[in-house]
Amino acid sequence: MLTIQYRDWIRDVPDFPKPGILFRDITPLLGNGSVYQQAIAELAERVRAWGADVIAGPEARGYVVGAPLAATLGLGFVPVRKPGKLPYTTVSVTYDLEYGQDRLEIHSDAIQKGQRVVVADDLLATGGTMSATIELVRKLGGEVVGAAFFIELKALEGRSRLGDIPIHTLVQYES
Ligand SMILES: O=P(O)(O)OC[C@H]1O[C@H](OP(=O)(O)OP(=O)(O)O)[C@H](O)[C@@H]1O
Ligand SMILES: Nc1ncnc2[nH]cnc12
Repeated sequence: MLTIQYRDWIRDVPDFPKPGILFRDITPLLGNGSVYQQAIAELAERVRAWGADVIAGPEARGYVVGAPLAATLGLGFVPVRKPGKLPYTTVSVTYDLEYGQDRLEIHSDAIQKGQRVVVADDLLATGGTMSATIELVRKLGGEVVGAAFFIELKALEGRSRLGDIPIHTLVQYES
């Protein structure tokens, strides 16, 4: 594999979606087939050792990491969605964001008791989205065995909200 500096494929957008937020935009990375492919392959190789049965990820950017990760590993993918989007019976939780508050839902039959679940998203900031995703998985009886991200914003200390769950990230920013 070529060494790719993933950071070169992430664009910084100041003051989006609110003044004071430095948005880490992954669309340049997603837009380049070989960079995207390698990012998923690298993350998949690290995640493989966790021996997951299924991958779960939150809407929307969690899908562009979680779904290809699941397909690469030959696993199913469970979508975690914003309210009112899932058609079957759901379980839900409310959570805080770096820039607001929201609610997430999962299908009540999406995970079987005792299944080993890896949770995936594009970015770990405050950890609010991922801790809500983890709470949903646990409500269904799943065991969260790891969390995978393209990006970690270390200053926001999202790791501390994930307890002792092992974490893999491709790119870490200090702030
Ligand atoms: O660690 P946190 O502070 O929770 O922030 C990280 C979350 O924020 C973003 O999603 P967003 O809610 O902006 O939704 P989107 O994926 O639909 O853009 C990002 O994709 C993560 O899911
Ligand atoms: N700074 C940031 N950049 C991109 N996505 C985010 N989600 C939460 N904080 C973010």
